[in-house]
Order: sequence, then structure tokens, then C-alpha cells
Amino acid sequence: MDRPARIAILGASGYTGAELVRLIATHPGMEVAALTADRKAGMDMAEVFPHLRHLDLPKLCRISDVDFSGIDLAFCALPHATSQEVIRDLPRDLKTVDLSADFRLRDPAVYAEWYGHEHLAPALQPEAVYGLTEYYRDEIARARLVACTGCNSATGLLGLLPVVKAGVVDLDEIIIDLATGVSGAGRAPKEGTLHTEVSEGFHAYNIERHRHTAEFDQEFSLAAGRDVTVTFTPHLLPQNRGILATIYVKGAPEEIHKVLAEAYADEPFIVVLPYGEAPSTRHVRGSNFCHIGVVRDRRDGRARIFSALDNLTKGSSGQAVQNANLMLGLPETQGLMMAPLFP
Ligand SMILES: NC(=O)C1=CN([C@@H]2O[C@H](COP(=O)(O)OP(=O)(O)OC[C@H]3O[C@@H](n4cnc5c(N)ncnc54)[C@H](OP(=O)(O)O)[C@@H]3O)[C@@H](O)[C@H]2O)C=CC1
Ligand SMILES: CC(=O)N[C@@H](CCC(=O)OP(=O)(O)O)C(=O)O
Repeated sequence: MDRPARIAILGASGYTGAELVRLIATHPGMEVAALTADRKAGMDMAEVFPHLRHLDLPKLCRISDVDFSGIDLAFCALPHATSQEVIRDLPRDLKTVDLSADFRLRDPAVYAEWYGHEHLAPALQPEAVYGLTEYYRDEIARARLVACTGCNSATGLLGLLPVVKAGVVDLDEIIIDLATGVSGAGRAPKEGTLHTEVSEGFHAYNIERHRHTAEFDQEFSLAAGRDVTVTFTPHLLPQNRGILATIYVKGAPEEIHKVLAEAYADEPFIVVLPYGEAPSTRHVRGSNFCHIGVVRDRRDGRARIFSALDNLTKGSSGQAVQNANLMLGLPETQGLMMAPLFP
């Protein structure tokens, strides 16, 4: 293409939508052509997100008002369930990157089990490619519809997939404990994300059943070639961005570190820390990097794998742009090599 790709962002008045706009603002291969909203349709982006005031952006409109004939690729940053209804009605040849959970689970029956309702666009599921770029980049480059991973799922999968694939841990004894920033819950007001409910405290949520467990089971089972089920508990961190997963595995820590370092040696966004060091969310904030560390338990030699990323970049919008780059034939890292924001 001899011009920047024309991009529509559906759900631009949400957190991941704003992050997409921030990333595309300095992306040489993309330009924002349409932005949509629901309650905020008709407003200027500058009113909704004053930090984007310097940009010359189209007004927020309804999805039905977008002329998709002039769009090269759409990012769908809508709530799950809404997303599948919207994508079902988009032009069938429009390249689409979905940030929701709607097309991540390959089997619509598994989707129904975890999301509590029948899938509304099951006919599209076979063409959806799971958006974990480091594992599916060839399929993503050829795809029409890409389903980006959950932010929690991305954190756990990136930390553990090479190790599961290599068969160097006990696959029946995997525990993923994870803490996530509150922006993961989106911008729409909810009682559970009020300042008073989140600040000065720390709690686990969706303890018995978190829907990202289905993504873990799906991808670990595919990698291992047998059924793998993990124990997964997310916690809510009183901070805006960032996820840190602590993964407990039975296996030799130095071997696990070697497997990870080799698997990610050529990956532009995955940084495997020196053996014995653990990452921090503050070192990946605002960037598309994922930092992974392996530390030995001094008493029994068991390994803990740590994985940290920013839920709004590598966990969603950054991953989405990385996938869109591939789908548009652009360099995979284009527009994404910014350093983390520190302190
Ligand atoms: N936040 C995160 O860290 C991550 C989010 N995701 C997923 O990405 C998607 C977007 O998340 P996020 O940006 O956080 O969500 P937000 O709640 O912040 O934003 C949702 C967006 O969707 C619009 N919207 C809501 N309902 C409708 C509707 N019925 N029709 C059309 N538009 C609608 C909203 O418009 P308006 O504001 O005008 O109502 C808003 O623009 C979700 O599926 C989420 O699960 C995935 C990974 C990480
Ligand atoms: C803090 C918080 O609530 N986080 C969300 C994850 C957001 C995400 O990745 O979402 P989707 O699977 O919905 O796309 C959660 O745990 O459900």
C-alpha cells in the first residue's frame, strides 16, 4: 500500500480504544479514519479524552454511520457479546482485529460454557486466528479476523507456553497467581472499580471460575498435545496499568530459564531477564514489552516464573497493533518500539 492504512476503531471512547488512538497517532503506516462510541457518540475525542486533544481526529459516531468501503482495517474494542454481533454484520472482506473475548475460544460450545450464552456468530469462528503474535504470526499475517488474547491470558501464556511445549514441568501442577491493574475492567462505571472499593486494599476476584482459564486450558493443551488444566487466581491491584503473574511449576528452574531464553531470543517484545531476577509492572508500563523472569525456591528447588506486561499495550491494544501490522504487510514492530514510561 502506498499510503497509510485507513483505520476504524469501534469502541474508541473506552480505555483500549484510547490506547489504540495513542499508538496509531505516531504510527507511520496507519491513520485514524473513523471512531465510534455508544453513549458518547456525537462527542469530540478531546472531550472524552483530553490527553488526546493535540490530535486532529474524527468525531465519535455510531457504528451504523461508518462508511466501511473506505476502511482498510477495523479494530473492534467493544464489550464481549456486543463484539460478535457487530463483527457478524461488518463487510465479510474487512480485515478485523477483535480485542474482546468473542472469537478466542475455538469451540463455540466451550464459549457457551464459559460465557453463559450461545455464540451469536459461530459461522465466523473457524476463520478467527488466536492473536498471540509470538505463536501464530504466520496465520495472523494471512488472517481476515484475529481474536486478540485476554490481558491476563497473554501474561500467563507468554510466561509458560515454551516451557509447556518443551515438557520440562509437571503439567498437572501448574498454578498461576496474577495481579492486574484496574483499567483491565474498562472505563464504563461499575461498583467494583470505584476508588473506594479498590484503593488501600488488595483482593482476589472471580476465584472459583475466571473465564480466562478457558484460554489457558485451550492453548496449553494445544502446546502439550494433551489436556492441561491450570489453577488460576486473579487479584485486583490498586493501580491503573500493569499485570504481574507469578507461576508456580514443578521443574528444574535453570532448565526452565534456558528454555524461555532460547524460545524468545529473537522476539522483539519479549525480554527474558537474567536467571534469578523477577520483573516489575513499573518496567513495562506504556510499552509493548513483556518481561519474564525465573527464580528458584531456595528450599525445594521448585521454580517460579514471573511475567509482567501492561494490560493496555501488550495485553490488548499494542498486541492488536502488532497483529494489524502483520495483516497489513507492515513491519511487525512498526509504531510499537516506544520505551516504557518510568517512573
Ligand atoms: N481494558 C483492558 O485492559 C482490556 C480489555 N480487553 C477487551 O477489549 C474490549 C474493550 O475493553 P475496554 O476498552 O476496556 O472497554 P470500555 O468499557 O472502556 O469501552 C467499551 C467501548 O465500547 C463502546 N460500547 C459499549 N457498548 C456498546 C454497544 N452496545 N454498541 C456499540 N458500542 C458500545 C463504549 O462506548 P461508550 O463509552 O460511548 O458507551 C466504549 O467505546 C472488551 O471486550 C475488553 O474485554 C481485552 C484486553 C485488555
Ligand atoms: C481488572 C479486570 O477486571 N480485568 C478483566 C480482564 C480484561 C480482559 O482481558 O478482558 P477480556 O477477556 O474481557 O477481553 C477481568 O479479569 O475480567
